[in-house]
Amino acid sequence: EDHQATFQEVMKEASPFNFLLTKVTGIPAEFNNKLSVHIKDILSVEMGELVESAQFNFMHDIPWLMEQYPAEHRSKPLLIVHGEERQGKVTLHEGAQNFPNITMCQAKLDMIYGTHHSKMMLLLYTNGLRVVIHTANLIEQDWYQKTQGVWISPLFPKLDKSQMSSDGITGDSITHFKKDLVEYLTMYKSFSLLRWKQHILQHDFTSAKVFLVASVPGRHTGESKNKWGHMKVRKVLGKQGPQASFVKNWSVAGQFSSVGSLGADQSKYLCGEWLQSMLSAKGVGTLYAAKDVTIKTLKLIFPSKENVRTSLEGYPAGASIPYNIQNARKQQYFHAFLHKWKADKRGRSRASPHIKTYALLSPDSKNAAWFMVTSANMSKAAWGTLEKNGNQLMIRSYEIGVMFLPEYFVDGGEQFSLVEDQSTEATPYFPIPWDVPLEPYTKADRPWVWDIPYTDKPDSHGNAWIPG
Ligand SMILES: O=C(O)c1ccc(Nc2c(-c3ccccc3O)nc3cnccn23)cc1C(=O)O
Repeated sequence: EDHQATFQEVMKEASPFNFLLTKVTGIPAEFNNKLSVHIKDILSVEMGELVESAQFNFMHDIPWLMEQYPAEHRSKPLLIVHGEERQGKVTLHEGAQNFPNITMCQAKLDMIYGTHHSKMMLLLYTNGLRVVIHTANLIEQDWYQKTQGVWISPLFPKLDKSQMSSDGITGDSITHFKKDLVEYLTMYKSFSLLRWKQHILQHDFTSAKVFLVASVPGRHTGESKNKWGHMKVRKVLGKQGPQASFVKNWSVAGQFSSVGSLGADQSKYLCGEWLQSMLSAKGVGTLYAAKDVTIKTLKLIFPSKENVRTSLEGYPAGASIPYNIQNARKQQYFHAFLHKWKADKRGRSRASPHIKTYALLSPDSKNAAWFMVTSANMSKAAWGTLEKNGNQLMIRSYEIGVMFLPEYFVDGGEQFSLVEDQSTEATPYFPIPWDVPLEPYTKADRPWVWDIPYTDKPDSHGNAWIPG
């Protein structure tokens, strides 16, 4: 349909998962009318009359961001939560100096090489509070021609005083989303976030059906070891995930836009630690012996050089896919698991992916036992790495995402259908961004690497790529 869907229509269609993609300039209108939003839609007065907001991100172009708020909201208090230090911090503050309503919060980065990667909006309205967890930087190019993911919470109404309790958390959901979000904010140890913690405590989150999956920098031990990163995933799936017998031969799909150093061979981190968490399930562990893992069990989606070259942005899309040649050379085994970026169903095969998503897929890829959208790329910094004989989880960066489990959306639900016309009441359709079945790299395909030149074939704008 070519008519411009109103935001209310989009949100109605998005229910109950509320998982949308950002609008893309240059693709047919129908693909921007279906489960798609622009930042101006998220900040529009249709969402509610704003009182104040907080914008957690890695990159903030503050003058551009202010333009995305409707005029009547541009004077409302805005908290910018970032990880900039030194010159980056100076530049960021310069961008904010003309806006008296802006307060800055610098997230402490105690672990070297860590980043404040979390992308989240907290929106306090006169009639409630909304949480938006997404994957886009607050810069124009991230909302122009890329594939980005956005989870928009239901409107959480204010608790009335009688429902408030002095200790503990009232108004939480069975997924403990409110408690986990409060704990995440507490880890910043920031006065300006104390205020937002209060706002959250005063609202009713019982309608939150997703699990929070977040990372905070540090060396987490004891109970905290399972609160963050891939160990949170292991805990949630082990307790509330699919029955191990049901997902015996299912595969983990991982889709991301950057890759860290994963170690000399797959059995150490990728398949030995990270995959073991993603394959966790209820009942007898579905843990695979790391050395036996093949592309049958682990399907990774990462843009190929051709994906980037032929994308709407051309090679410059690669400036947001920072996979370096030094790491690529050291982990050739990783390339054996790779699949192309392909999203014909959503009209986004040429909209370079900056979204990060993970799922457990049935052998025929027609169903999923869970789905996750997050800021976390395929890196130890983001998901954490076990130390001290598995007693400590070391994480370098802040990350945040949400996980969807079928039984929290449909009573007794065991799986989502990924094929719209094969969905049923018991197996609802989940709008994943990429096409299934996945398409493996050909022998000729290479993963995109951002710090080497490409002069053999021009990109969609006729240009070569010659990095700095
Ligand atoms: O989401 C993503 O895929 C993503 C991945 C990596 C990333 N890091 C990053 C950094 C950097 C700075 C300081 C310490 C570590 C760093 O990695 N410098 C750049 C420059 N250009 C693009 C990315 N850069 C940022 C994002 C993101 O867009 O948030």
